[in-house]
Amino acid sequence: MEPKTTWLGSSLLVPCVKELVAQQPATVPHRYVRPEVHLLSISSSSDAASKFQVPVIDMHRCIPRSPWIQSWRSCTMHAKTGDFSSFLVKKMKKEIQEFFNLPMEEKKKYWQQEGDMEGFGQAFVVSEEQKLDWGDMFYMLTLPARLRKPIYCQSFLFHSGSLFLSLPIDTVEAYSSELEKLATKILGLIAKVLRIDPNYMRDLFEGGFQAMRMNYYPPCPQPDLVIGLSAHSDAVALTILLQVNEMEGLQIKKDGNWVPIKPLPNAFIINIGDILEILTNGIYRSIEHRATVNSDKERLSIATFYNPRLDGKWDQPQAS
Ligand SMILES: O=C(O)CCC(=O)C(=O)O
Ligand SMILES: [Fe+2]
Repeated sequence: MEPKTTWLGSSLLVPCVKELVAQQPATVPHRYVRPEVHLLSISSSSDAASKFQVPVIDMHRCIPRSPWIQSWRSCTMHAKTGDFSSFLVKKMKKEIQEFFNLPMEEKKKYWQQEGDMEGFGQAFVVSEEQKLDWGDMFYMLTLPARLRKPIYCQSFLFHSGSLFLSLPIDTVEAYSSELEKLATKILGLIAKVLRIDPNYMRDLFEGGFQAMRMNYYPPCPQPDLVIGLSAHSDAVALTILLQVNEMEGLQIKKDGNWVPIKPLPNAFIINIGDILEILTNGIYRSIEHRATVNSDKERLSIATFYNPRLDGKWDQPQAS
């Protein structure tokens, strides 16, 4: 028999949570119930949460070696979008909202295939007993372009209808390429701070591997019993996260507690992932994070993951 290829993160098929919520359940089905996850949460109205600030990097003023780059090292940061087109971000947000609002019959066309992780569904579900997250996700590979599956990329083109015609280029493609530039800039700055020859970083990441995960967290009748996205660190170099409708929900693990991150307008969240922690020998630390949900309003986010090129090699660079 042919050996089966299974992608890391691939998943068993799971129900669509948005559909479940459409039936207006008063309580949450048992597969989603896990109140223990909230034990170490710090409420967003607490003093501790209001004092906690994520470093903010203004991309307009982004000059190498400045002290605030040093202070990023351990975690998540906000990057103000600088000259990143706010029109493009708005457009992307709209596309994603429309996409999750498609009727179920349409969404089914993009449902995950067994053993794959692209398409609609969830990630890392490996048994029928496993507890589930209160959210739907859509995952697709975006770079290098040869890895794109037309069925997923075109789904955005196809459904954005007349709106799309007003824009000469594919929104997702433009967004993907702008975020690649942003990631490259940040990685270049990190190389400078660490006094690594920028060519090492460039050679490793030029033509890098990029994927996007669109997360949709519907409102939940019992939000304190569920989690929108289980705790994890991203197994990538950098994640650029867009909080689409500026609802709170993202939390990071800080000194053993879960601290809420308030969305900042016109800013991305930049998460250090596991690969960057490895590349920098732990100087930049990957951040554990998760997403909570609420009873009032849906929440959407787009995580764009950036990785070295698939055939990239990293010979331990000497400090210059
Ligand atoms: O929705 C969020 O805020 C977090 C998303 C995330 O961590 C991910 O997709 O890896
Ligand atoms: Fe993540």
